[in-house]
Amino acid sequence: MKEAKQKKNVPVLPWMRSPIDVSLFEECPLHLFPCLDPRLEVALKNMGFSSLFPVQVAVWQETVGPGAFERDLCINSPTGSGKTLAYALPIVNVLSSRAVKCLRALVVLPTRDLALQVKEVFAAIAPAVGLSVGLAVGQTSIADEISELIKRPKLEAGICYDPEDISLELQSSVDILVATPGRLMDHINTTKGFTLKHLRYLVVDETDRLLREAYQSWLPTVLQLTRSSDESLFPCGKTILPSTFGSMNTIRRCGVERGFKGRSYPRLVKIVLSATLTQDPSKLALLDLHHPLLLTAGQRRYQLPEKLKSFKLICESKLKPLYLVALLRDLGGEKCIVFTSSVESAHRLCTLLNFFGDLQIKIGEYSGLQHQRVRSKTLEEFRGGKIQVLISSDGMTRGMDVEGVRNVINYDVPKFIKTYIHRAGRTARAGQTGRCFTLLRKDEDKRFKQLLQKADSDSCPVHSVASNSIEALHSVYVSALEKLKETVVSETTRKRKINFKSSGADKRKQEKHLKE
Ligand SMILES: Nc1ncnc2c1ncn2[C@@H]1O[C@H](COP(=O)(O)OP(=O)(O)OP(=O)(O)O)[C@@H](O)[C@H]1O
Repeated sequence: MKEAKQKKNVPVLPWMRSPIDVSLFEECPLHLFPCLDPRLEVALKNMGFSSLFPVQVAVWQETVGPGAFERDLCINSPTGSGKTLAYALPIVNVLSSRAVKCLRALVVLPTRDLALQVKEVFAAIAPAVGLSVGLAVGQTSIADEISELIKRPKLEAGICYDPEDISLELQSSVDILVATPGRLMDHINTTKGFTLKHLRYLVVDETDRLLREAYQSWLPTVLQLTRSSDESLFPCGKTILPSTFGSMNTIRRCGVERGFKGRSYPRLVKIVLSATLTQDPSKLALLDLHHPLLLTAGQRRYQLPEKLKSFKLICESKLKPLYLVALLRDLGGEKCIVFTSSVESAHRLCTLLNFFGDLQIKIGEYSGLQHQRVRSKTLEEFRGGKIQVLISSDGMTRGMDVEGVRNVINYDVPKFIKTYIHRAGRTARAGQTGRCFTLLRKDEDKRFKQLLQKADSDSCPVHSVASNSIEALHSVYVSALEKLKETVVSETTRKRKINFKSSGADKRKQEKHLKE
């Protein structure tokens, strides 16, 4: 209680008190958009976009427009409002005139699936202006990733080269890199030729999530590597003189311009975003923002998508699976994501539902318990419509953008408003309508109301399911529960065996090691 009070009293940083209100901007048709490279206009049309969303217009103003990337941007805009293109478009537009290929923009995301999603957006526009986009997420082996990211010089046969010179001439194959923190650190620490010294743009997407976890200190490392050093202020002969192959340096000089206060220039421009951006000064300080500007939609800190409708279903705990099945039947196979409070309950619920027999809905599990390969396959099938219902834990779903998700169901009530926002935000995206249903016990209702009020949402009518459809499901439920129990027992035994075998192997290894 005391801690909660203290949190409320954390002062809001002065620059956060006068944000730019994104909701005052209007959608802008592509042909009226100022300074947009015509090749990008074509690429956007090929994506099926005819205009740009308010947040995209507002960010453009502060980047390519009059703002000219002079300030770092903190963007707090609702889920599904188009934040990805809001940063991808200006970065690609501005880099379209670059002469030499090197890594100039880095986008960091907390999960692999999210990084893949963002890479797709860049890949849809960047090639139109001759830019390449890379991915560093650990989806393939590090060797494969390196060969995608780093270009080796073509060496002439018969000539003896100094290995030092060759390593200097390894070049980036990509202009823009989308990465998860772990793999990014692997490349920083071990990949020859991987350098951030030409980096001009750093995007930290899902900022609050990325700042919550240190992920091998990726942020201080990136900031350190892109900061001006004495060497770049007074470059020594080695860096001034081009090597045999003509190496290139981005020299960050200390700026004397107003507001730069001795910071290096050209500086690293930062864009940080979330639908629930943190206001915590100590967290924001980690980003070392330059003259930051906040862009936010409206006056409220937390916002739900405009066309989202929230509903609640009040039922006893033990009847929750029956209410869920009845609801899924009512939704008639529409694409839907069901959220549980943990990876274990997602697994159990998915197993149970699949024992219900003739639901005529394909249900898939999507959680951190699974191997990445399995998870990616499930997501692909969900995108393609092969699976209609995804049972998911929270960890993996931030930012996930799947077309046609009409409904979100909170099987377990979210504890925090941020969780509600990110879960509900998987529907009602890009101006579409969507519904979020929450299953509640009676005694949870009051807390849930208070939770929704934090997003200024008072409207959450009760959605009822026919009591006869609940009764009709009873006998199937009992047998499904029996099968679930058997499955849980056999899974636990299997796990124990695997653990026993692996600990035995570890012991044998240790003994062998001691003998040696
Ligand atoms: N100008 C546009 N016209 C039409 N659709 C768009 C436009 N910009 C983005 N979209 C679509 O809107 C959807 C949401 O975009 P995006 O994933 O960038 O949202 P977001 O604000 O990052 O959401 P979240 O906070 O959940 O990550 C995507 O399907 C995207 O293709």
